[in-house]
Amino acid sequence: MNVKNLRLINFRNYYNLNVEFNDNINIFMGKNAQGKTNLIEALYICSYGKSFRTTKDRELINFNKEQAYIGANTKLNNLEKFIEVKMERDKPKRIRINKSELKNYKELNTGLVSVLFCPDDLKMIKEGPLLRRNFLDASISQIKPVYSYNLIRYNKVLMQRNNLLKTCRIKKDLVNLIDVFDIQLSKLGTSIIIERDKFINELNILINPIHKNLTCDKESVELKYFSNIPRLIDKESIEKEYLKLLKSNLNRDIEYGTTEIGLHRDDLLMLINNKDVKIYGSQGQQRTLVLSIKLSVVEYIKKYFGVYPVVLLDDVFSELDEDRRKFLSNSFKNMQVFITVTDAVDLNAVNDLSKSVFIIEDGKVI
Ligand SMILES: Nc1ncnc2c1ncn2[C@@H]1O[C@H](COP(=O)(O)OP(=O)(O)OP(=O)(O)O)[C@@H](O)[C@H]1O
Repeated sequence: MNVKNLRLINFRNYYNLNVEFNDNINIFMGKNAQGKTNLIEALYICSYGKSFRTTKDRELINFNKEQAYIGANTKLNNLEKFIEVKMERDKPKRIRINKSELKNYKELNTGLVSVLFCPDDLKMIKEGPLLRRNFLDASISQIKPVYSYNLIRYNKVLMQRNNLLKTCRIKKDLVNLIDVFDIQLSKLGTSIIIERDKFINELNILINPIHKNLTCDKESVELKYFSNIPRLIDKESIEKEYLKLLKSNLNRDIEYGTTEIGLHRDDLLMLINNKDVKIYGSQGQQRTLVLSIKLSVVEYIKKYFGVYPVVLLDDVFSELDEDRRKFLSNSFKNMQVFITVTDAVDLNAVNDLSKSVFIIEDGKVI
């Protein structure tokens, strides 16, 4: 999969940009605050329909303008797609693929599949379970649109159930209505849990050879899925158990006004040599693990999608030692990669690869 070109109008500090890309390595090089990450962000939006830096689309529009535009031509085997994102202040953004408007940006993964590596990835290990669940959801959604569709529906039903729980504290006769939500939650929740389980099992297979290479065979990794729903032998049994747990916890849920049981409480435990890396891992071990996880996702997408995703590396390359940079570069031989760097010395590791270097200065490629 490739991005052939990118067009930006009034996007962040770019007034008017038109740039063609290399099929292999693309380097965005420049001093701080010139617009390197803004380019990675524009590509990410073409892939995920939203930014990784902000939830407020108006921040993406140039300070002095009312509208912004991103356009990118992508190529998957012989299939070409033209992705367009139009942003207007105080209006929802509009996304089109080949001139036809998407109803939901989650359909976007048919246009451009990508994996982002950025310094904030480390938070996935250091911080709370929400970021780990977000990681699972973003990775699985890239190849299974139905997963994100089910997740959106699940969250909607969960919100309705929580609202009703609060009302039930006063109007006790409404409690029977909760059944309808419980049935939907257990059905949608079961299909999501099964996908999360499958994904984590796959990742465990893919990650170990990668991590062993990165750590000279010294460390083994295990990713463990934690859910308050037991994963039984088949879908029907999980669904039944899910429903039973929701019902048995109902009084407590009414008391607290929120649903305790369900996949919205899931977590992912990460072990290096059988020890929880969040508690015992050094900063370096945590960084390397994140790298291994992201590289496994790249391989996972290749396995299920048939082609490599586009890889976006923001502010990560310069942070790595020479060995890890070399290892990464070797992994990037057969895919299109975008890398931000501040200094040309960081580029030794990609010397042997086909590459284009774009010098970025004050919102322009010069
Ligand atoms: N909505 C906007 N309108 C105009 N300029 C913006 C907007 N949002 C951000 N900028 C500008 O973009 C620049 C930052 O760009 P970016 O984050 O891409 O920097 P960078 O080159 O990746 O820097 P670093 O190496 O420090 O990470 C800043 O000068 C900032 O003021």
